[in-house]
Amino acid sequence: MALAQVERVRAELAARHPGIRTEVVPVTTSGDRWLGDLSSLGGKGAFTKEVDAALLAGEADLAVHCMKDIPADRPLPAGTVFAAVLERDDIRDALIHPGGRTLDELPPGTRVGTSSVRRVAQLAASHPHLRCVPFRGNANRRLAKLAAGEADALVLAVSGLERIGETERISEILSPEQMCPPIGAGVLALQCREDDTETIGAVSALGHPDTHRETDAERMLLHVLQGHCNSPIAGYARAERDGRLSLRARVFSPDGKTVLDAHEWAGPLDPATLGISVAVTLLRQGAREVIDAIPH
Ligand SMILES: NCc1[nH]cc(CCC(=O)O)c1CC(=O)O
Repeated sequence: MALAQVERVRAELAARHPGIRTEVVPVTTSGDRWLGDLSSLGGKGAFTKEVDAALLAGEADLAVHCMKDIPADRPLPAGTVFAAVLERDDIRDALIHPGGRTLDELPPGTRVGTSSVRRVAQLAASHPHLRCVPFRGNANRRLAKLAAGEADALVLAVSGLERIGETERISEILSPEQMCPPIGAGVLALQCREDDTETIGAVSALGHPDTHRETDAERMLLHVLQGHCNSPIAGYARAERDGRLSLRARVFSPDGKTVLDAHEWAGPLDPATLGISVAVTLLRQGAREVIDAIPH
């Protein structure tokens, strides 16, 4: 998936700057290597830390990250900036069941492979008769484990499956109502050193302003909520064609028994203020207590 993402960026850069030469610097992150519980890795940024270090060391000039994997409860690493936020892909999750069943058709006890606290909590709320089994590793690896019978079904992001060319495995695309997406779903962020005006100038035209507004609202929400690795938080902003911006967000208890929900329109508010407002609404509903009660 990461390599497909880099190729998209290279193609978009080449289309805008015909003379440009780019070179891929592959970096393996601790999140890729460690297949156990992510919370035991200590700290956030398991999928971004090593890439940020390569950027700051000058081993690379441009980092391509899934926005979803960039911690939002703190500023970007000192000395780096977002140079562009690319146009959003599909934000939805998909069910993959080798027999082609939909979520509602899965019989009790079906093993759904996912380690995502967001997916586990929502399945516990909507389909308590299913059984989630821990499943880590990149999407290709998870598909291989499914084929090997380590689970009966999987939930994966549609955008990730598109990037690795595996959308024909999808048995059902889940609506955001059924499975609220994560903050930053389906968005690639390009990050540069803040003093590298040359690279920033070259890539900034790849940015998509509406996606940037959406992710600003979403990430501010997460910043205010101050979740941790085990807190099931979901939400997505939508910029309408007429310019209006809304943000829906949900906070769950791990067992899915508590579901806090908020949906607001920005009106005259800027995206970040919308994020604050929705976060405050969730805090008023008890989000702090729900988040802090989860072991982490
Ligand atoms: N942590 C893995 C990861 N990071 C981003 C995506 C999906 C693509 C995206 O939302 O950008 C995935 C895989 C998944 O959740 O199925």
